[in-house]
Amino acid sequence: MRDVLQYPTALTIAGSDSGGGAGMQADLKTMQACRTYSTAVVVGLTAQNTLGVQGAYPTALDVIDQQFASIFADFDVRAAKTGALFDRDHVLQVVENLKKYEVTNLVVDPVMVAKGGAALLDSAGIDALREDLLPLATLITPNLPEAELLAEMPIASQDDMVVAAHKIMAAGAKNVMIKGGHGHGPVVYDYVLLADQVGFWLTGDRVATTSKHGTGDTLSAAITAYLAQGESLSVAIALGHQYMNKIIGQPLNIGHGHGPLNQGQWPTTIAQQGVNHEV
Ligand SMILES: Nc1ncnc2c1ncn2[C@@H]1O[C@H](COP(=O)(O)OP(=O)(O)OP(=O)(O)O)[C@@H](O)[C@H]1O
Ligand SMILES: Cc1ncc(CO)c(N)n1
Repeated sequence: MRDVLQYPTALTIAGSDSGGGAGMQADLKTMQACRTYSTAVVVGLTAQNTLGVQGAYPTALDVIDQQFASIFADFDVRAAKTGALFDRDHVLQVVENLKKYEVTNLVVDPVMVAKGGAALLDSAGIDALREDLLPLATLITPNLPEAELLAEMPIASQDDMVVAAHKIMAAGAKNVMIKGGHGHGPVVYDYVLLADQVGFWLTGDRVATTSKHGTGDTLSAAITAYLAQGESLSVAIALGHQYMNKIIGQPLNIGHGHGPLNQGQWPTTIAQQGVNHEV
């Protein structure tokens, strides 16, 4: 008899962060920690560290197609997420492939700007994301500045977050989670609005830390991992949020700027990973 871990397969469609803390690197580490195997479509490369983004180089469009073809020829992808998509052409190329391979359980993290202020999606790309990608998403997870752009309104209060979530839903999103990390005060409020119009708040103590590089990537990757495992959307969101709350207070002391998280601290024992016994 041997122990076999049964991991479902997910997919991250995102940009590479050479600094290892955000983007695809954060996604892969998170998926692994959350007991899910992840394949990866690299939409672009960034030369990046904890201080900022020094260069961004989108992948050739036909290479996007090739990566999707290789993945879907072999893997049973149960859930997927998108991260940095750079520009309109890359958004549309990804959309075409998502449709072609009938990808379900799609989490769209509408990454627009890196922590240091560098753009990771241009303005035509934002329009394409809203018009063409948003309708395919099971869940969209904007942070406060991204939600302001998608809802076309300023957000200065929790009431505004609720209104913005409804506006983003009216724009075509099935389910919306607005993250409150960019807000102020001792508590971080994330607002979730589900397709059936049920809305709820997820809260956590605001941790005073500069190690927040890749928090949004990490949260959306955790939710995607739990969707791949067959959890319902509301349970996947709750588990992803629980995971974030756990790891944000225990970062790694690495780099000279916005440091990385330590995605690998959950679950801590093999017993928690649900070992299946096979003869
Ligand atoms: N200081 C903090 N303390 C506790 N939780 C936080 C803090 N900052 C963010 N979070 C949590 O982290 C998750 C990501 O939120 P955030 O608003 O930082 O995303 P983001 O801006 O998209 O991240 P990034 O751009 O770095 O990828 C949310 O669940 C949020 O509640
Ligand atoms: C490649 C990449 N994707 C996403 C983010 C946002 O965290 C980043 N900084 N870099």
